[in-house]
Amino acid sequence: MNTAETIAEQVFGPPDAQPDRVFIGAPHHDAHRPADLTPHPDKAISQRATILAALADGTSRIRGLADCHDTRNNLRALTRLGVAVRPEGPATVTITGRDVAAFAERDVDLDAGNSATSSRLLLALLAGGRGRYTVTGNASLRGRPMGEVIRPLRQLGAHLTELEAADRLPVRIDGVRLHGGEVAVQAHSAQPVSALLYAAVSAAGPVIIRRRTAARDHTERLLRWTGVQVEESETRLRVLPARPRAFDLAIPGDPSAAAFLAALHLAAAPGRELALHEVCLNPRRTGFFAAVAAMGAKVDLEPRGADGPEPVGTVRVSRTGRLNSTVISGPQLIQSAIDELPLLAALAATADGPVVIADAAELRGKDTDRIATTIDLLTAFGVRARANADGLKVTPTPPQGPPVLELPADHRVVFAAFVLALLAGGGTELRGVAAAATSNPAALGELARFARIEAR
Ligand SMILES: O=C(O)C1=C[C@@H](OP(=O)(O)O)[C@@H](O)[C@H](O)C1
Ligand SMILES: C=C(OP(=O)(O)O)C(=O)O
Repeated sequence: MNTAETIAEQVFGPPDAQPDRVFIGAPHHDAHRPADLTPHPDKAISQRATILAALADGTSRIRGLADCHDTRNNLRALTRLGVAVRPEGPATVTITGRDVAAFAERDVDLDAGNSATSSRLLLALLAGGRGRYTVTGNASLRGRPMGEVIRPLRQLGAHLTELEAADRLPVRIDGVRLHGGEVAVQAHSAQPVSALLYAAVSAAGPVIIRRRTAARDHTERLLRWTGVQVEESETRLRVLPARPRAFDLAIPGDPSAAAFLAALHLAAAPGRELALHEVCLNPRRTGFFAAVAAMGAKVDLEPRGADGPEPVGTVRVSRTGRLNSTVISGPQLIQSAIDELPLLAALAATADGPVVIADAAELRGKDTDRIATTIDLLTAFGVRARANADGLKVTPTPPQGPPVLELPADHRVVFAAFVLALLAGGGTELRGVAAAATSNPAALGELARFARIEAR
């Protein structure tokens, strides 16, 4: 029997035992570093596809799901809602959808763990259900803003009650059929828009969502691909409620995980090329590659076709000289590199002049205040960095690692720490690296392809 407690283990096996403390030693010689890699599967698409399948008309199959804490929690949540999730080989599931009105009608408490994406999508999906649900998360997630999802959902008729503080989890949902209408999202973020799209499919009439920035559009693509009409312009989406068709989807490689590998490569190997295969090339996710190209790296994106609604292909990266000074700004570029900004700040340490990241105030509302934690990280490596109101400025300084460094509980900052440790030539014990498993438990093994590492 698939209970919520065991479903993730049935799909992925037990979580790999991850060391939390690791000593980063000397980088490997050029010839011993990889020339080809395939990054971990995409977390954002894994989460969206499993939630979409839970709603779809029929049984969907999703292959190659991202095995990480966030998707494990997502599968648990769906199982608790009475959705039939069945393991079908490694990281592959079938999910039999049901009308949202037929989701568990008894009280169900859902814990999204660390994932704002899961919590926001589930809030919106269940707002249009018929049961009574509570959505919560870990301490970090309970501190993150939910108002951009709660406010427009209320405008569509949702009955939501914040149980502790305004605009924060935990939130109780008393499901009701949502009416159609027009709502606006003020943040540049993709998540409220995606969340509202899940609410729209079961609403009583068309839903129009006004937005500020065309950020990642995985949900829009998945909905259209499964037969739901979504009209889109730069600032507006219009959805006609309809039940999505069941689907068969292979999850493409995560551009964020590809960016991590590319950052390790750029930190380590002048001249040589690294090819990253089967990467999602959605242009709203590839801002890291645009930014390092603007800094003088050689980057080629080679599409090979599509996995379902997403373009997929190979990314080739190399560099011949130092990276250039640059300004990384503008809502569109920032959104398409939002999770890679700490990696870019780490690479900036060896640029030939200052690197400024602007228009990125939303970094303050991530797993940690990523402007503050990225600056603390750079400072710990002796790199000059200071915060601006909406970003940061890095003044290149050769990184020098401290003997021991305690990292914040934030996977994106852990990945940036790996890059800095490599740039520093090793010699640092990093503590708190297990947080990598939020999105990519393979990251430590990937780092070991570039430098000697020892669990402590
Ligand atoms: O929609 C998503 O799947 C995500 C959107 C981004 O958040 P914002 O939309 O809040 O910028 C990103 O930081 C997060 O990792 C995943
Ligand atoms: C912030 C992230 O995800 P979420 O917002 O889903 O917690 C992330 O993966 O960096």
